[in-house]
Amino acid sequence: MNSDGHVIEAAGLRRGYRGGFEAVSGITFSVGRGELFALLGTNGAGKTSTVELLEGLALPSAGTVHVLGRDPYRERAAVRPRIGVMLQEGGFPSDLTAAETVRMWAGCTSHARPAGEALELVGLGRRSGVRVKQLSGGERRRLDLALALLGRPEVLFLDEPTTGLDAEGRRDTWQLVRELRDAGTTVVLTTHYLEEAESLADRLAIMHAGRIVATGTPDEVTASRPSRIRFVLPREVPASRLPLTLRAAADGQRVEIRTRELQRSLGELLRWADESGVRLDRLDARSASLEEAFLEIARPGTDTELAGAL
Ligand SMILES: Nc1ncnc2c1ncn2[C@@H]1O[C@H](COP(=O)(O)OP(=O)(O)OP(=O)(O)O)[C@@H](O)[C@H]1O
Repeated sequence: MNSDGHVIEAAGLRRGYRGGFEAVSGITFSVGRGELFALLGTNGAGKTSTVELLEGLALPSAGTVHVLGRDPYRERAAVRPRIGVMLQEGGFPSDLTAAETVRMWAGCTSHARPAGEALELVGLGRRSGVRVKQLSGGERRRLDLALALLGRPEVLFLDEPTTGLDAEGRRDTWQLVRELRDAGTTVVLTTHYLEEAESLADRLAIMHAGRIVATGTPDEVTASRPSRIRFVLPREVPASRLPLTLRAAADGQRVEIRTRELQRSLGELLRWADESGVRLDRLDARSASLEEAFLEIARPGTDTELAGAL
């Protein structure tokens, strides 16, 4: 860890693949101790390519990365025992039971938790004697997580940890991840579930085409997006009668107002409607969500300049 308390520091990170394609195009970010940092992005945005650099599985083509103050690739022997990695595909021998799988991994892990404890942590205590091939997809994800937690890691990398889990399994995993974070574990999470990032992350970064295009707390990322008010005007009231300050995009009688001051705009609209005796049908006012911020970035044709305005 450096003197600023950052457990992970990436600066100007690039990763090119053979053939010249650059999947990570110069990204800079840091993660503090005990922080839960989520990396979001469209398919192919470069999340896995980035996380592999942090895990020391590959060398960047440019830039630097430090995990716990060291180079995770060149100083792998020092870094590896202190990190836990949950990959997208575990790939276990399918004839071993869950407990045998954990014990096999424990043999390669320093200061490993007892197998039973690791399985209990992820809610697989009662499934310890079941062969991996007989576990459900969601149970296999939990086994992946048990292996990542085996060495009591200081930094935990979770690559789409809840894919394939049902709603209850997802909530249980979120609770466990929160408990680990509260106990001081630094967590880097990649996910496709915006709700997961919104609910878990202290800070997040949205990647698009190899770059970070928005970063901050979930509130900061969404606060920069406008809120929306929608309603339908009665047939006899044209949208041109709306006050000028409510710059409205109208499609016939359907009106959508985008505003950065939801309370003020809504107040003004309601006063106008009241004074003019106009009934606003299907009135709906909502703050921007992380999903909206994300969709704006992911929309085809969006370039990083637009997204960079987030
Ligand atoms: N070994 C490789 N050789 C060449 N290109 C690759 C290689 N691995 C990944 N890529 C490309 O790099 C880009 C980023 O891939 P990456 O897996 O990092 O994205 P991601 O954000 O994790 O995507 P997803 O959400 O789909 O998992 C993609 O266009 C992918 O096709």
